[in-house]
Amino acid sequence: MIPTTPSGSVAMENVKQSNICENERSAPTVKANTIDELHSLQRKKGVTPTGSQLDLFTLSDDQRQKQQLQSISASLASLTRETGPKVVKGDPATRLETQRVTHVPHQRVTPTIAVSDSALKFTHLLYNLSPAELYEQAIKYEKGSFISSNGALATLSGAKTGRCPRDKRVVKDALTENDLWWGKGSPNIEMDEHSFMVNRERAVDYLNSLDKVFVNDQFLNWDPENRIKVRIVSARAYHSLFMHNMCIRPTPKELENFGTPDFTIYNAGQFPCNRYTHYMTSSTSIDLNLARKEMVILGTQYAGEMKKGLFSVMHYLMPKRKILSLHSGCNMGKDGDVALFFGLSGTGKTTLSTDHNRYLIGDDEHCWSETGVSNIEGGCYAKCIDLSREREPDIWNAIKFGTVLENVVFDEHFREVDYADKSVTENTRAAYPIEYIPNAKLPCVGPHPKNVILLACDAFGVLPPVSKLSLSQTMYHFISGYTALVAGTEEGIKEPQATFSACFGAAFIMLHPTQYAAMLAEKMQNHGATGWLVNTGWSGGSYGCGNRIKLSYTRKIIDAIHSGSLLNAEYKKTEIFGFEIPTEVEGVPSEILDPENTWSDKKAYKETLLKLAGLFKKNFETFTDYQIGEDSKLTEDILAAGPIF
Ligand SMILES: Nc1ncnc2c1ncn2[C@@H]1O[C@H](COP(=O)(O)OP(=O)(O)O)[C@@H](O)[C@H]1O
Ligand SMILES: C=C(OP(=O)(O)O)C(=O)O
Ligand SMILES: [Ca+2]
Ligand SMILES: [Mn+2]
Repeated sequence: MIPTTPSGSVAMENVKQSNICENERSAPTVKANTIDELHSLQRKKGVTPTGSQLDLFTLSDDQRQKQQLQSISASLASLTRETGPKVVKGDPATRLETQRVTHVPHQRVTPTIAVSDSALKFTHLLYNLSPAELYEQAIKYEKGSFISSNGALATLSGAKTGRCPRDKRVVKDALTENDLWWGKGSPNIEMDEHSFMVNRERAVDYLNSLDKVFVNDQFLNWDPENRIKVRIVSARAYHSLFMHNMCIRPTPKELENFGTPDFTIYNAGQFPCNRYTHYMTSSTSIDLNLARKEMVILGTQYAGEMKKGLFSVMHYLMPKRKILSLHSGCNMGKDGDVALFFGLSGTGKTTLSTDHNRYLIGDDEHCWSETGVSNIEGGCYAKCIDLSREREPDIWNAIKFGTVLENVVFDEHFREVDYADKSVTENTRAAYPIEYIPNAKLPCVGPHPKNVILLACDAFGVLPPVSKLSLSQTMYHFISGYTALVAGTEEGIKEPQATFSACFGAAFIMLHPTQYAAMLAEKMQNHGATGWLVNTGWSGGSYGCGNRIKLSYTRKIIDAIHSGSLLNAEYKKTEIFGFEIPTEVEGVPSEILDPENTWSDKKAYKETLLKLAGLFKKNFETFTDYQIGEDSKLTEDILAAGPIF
């Protein structure tokens, strides 16, 4: 009988003695005596993330590690109980004896002090895991996670496949009562501190009830002087990978010295809020507490909620430092000319800022300071519906290993994504690190913008494909924030729906729109930037009759803006809106430049134009009471820059 090792495998010596072919005999043998040892050889000890390999710690690192664990324990601590769970780093499935337990007694003053059962359990921290590790976590533990044939991680966001602006609440307290924009038109739905704490406790208890939580420590804003440290505590590898891609990724050195975050998100999205909690109107609540520097997410797993939630925070923090936060894409030409692309969702910020001939600074969230522009994020979040390699090659190629693909449909066997399939949602998305775009500008900063492009997807088909704007027209349209999308996928609905969203981002602004508008006007004036309105929507009739303007034409228009050739073109003025429209743009059929030409029914065109002008006027009524800037001059100019009929 051949002796075996305790694990049952054939012992090495005996294999050597057995009669096997020469090749195999001379083949190198592994330097391991057991399968476990072999597996431990497979994973080379790395340098990041801090703390996932605890046996790596040198003594001097020990103290810092302990502090970091304490900081995370404090993040997870319940405020009403003396003790939270014991916190340990690493995956519970591969827990090593050497992994240490930190039990941090809670230090803040609390209403009731009691030990809870959660104090007796472990919560494992999966701290700044790498994409590969997060893939494994997602595939092993999260239903609906798959590797698609392009290498991206396909995930499902659950019942919610878009943001829930009606469930976004902000704590109204002494600090925010006067600072923030409240009331009609404002995105800030109020809640009180107590209800926030109820939801916070709910989220923290939920997270602490789990075996493991994901913690991301990352940065926002590429401007080193105004960088914000954020911590995201979440329950899903999908959320952790999403934020890994979307926020700025710290280097190992930066992570070592991370310290205490400036802002923390508790994402307990799988767990609902309690409808009996005051202010709650559904099972979803996204709660922002500026004083506590915390956000709590309950009842939605849509990852975009975290990204846009932090954007709201920046819309509060940055203006305080005299920095303008912008819901815009941003790119830069070879000569350093920077363009901003403002627009509501679906108008083309991501698509048009991702331009093979220009450097990408960012696709969605920026700051404009005294020194120039900086991206807030470290990644892009592109729509994937009907994505094609031909039309959007850079986005197509960015969908690869590391990218999160949300809610897409793929073929069961080959895992090939069908970008035309809307079975889960029309809002399918890809989140990838910005360096996945070959001509990304790293670090993502640039000089002062030369062109400010306002994008509107006008489903009425009456806005010209491009108009040159005066400064007051730019401000009028910036404050209006117009787009019109088709009503939806429901049959029979032919009428486009106009949306007005102040500063092209009413869902994210925290102060009154006129405050951002005044800053934009001042910056554009100081730096001599030109404003443009580009209609990426319908031409030749409203939705149902006309067609969406070809992306290739829009790109030609944008090229002409960047090159400066459009600035010096020949212009004529339109009636009602008073837009300056060019008579020619290279590569674009001249007849489409004036929308009136493209409508066969001229009467219908005029009626639709007047209808839209009326909607603009009505929307602007809310703003007529506010002064913009130092004196009333700008305010008067802006009011006069709207449609006249
Ligand atoms: N003429 C056009 N200009 C810009 N985008 C267009 C145009 N025609 C179709 N599209 C499509 O519209 C969508 C624009 O969305 P996106 O760039 O993600 O907008 P945003 O980033 O502003 O939310 C993309 O799916 C793009 O392919
Ligand atoms: C993520 C979003 O951005 P956008 O649609 O502008 O790309 C969003 O609005 O939820
Ligand atoms: Ca957006
Ligand atoms: Mn976008």
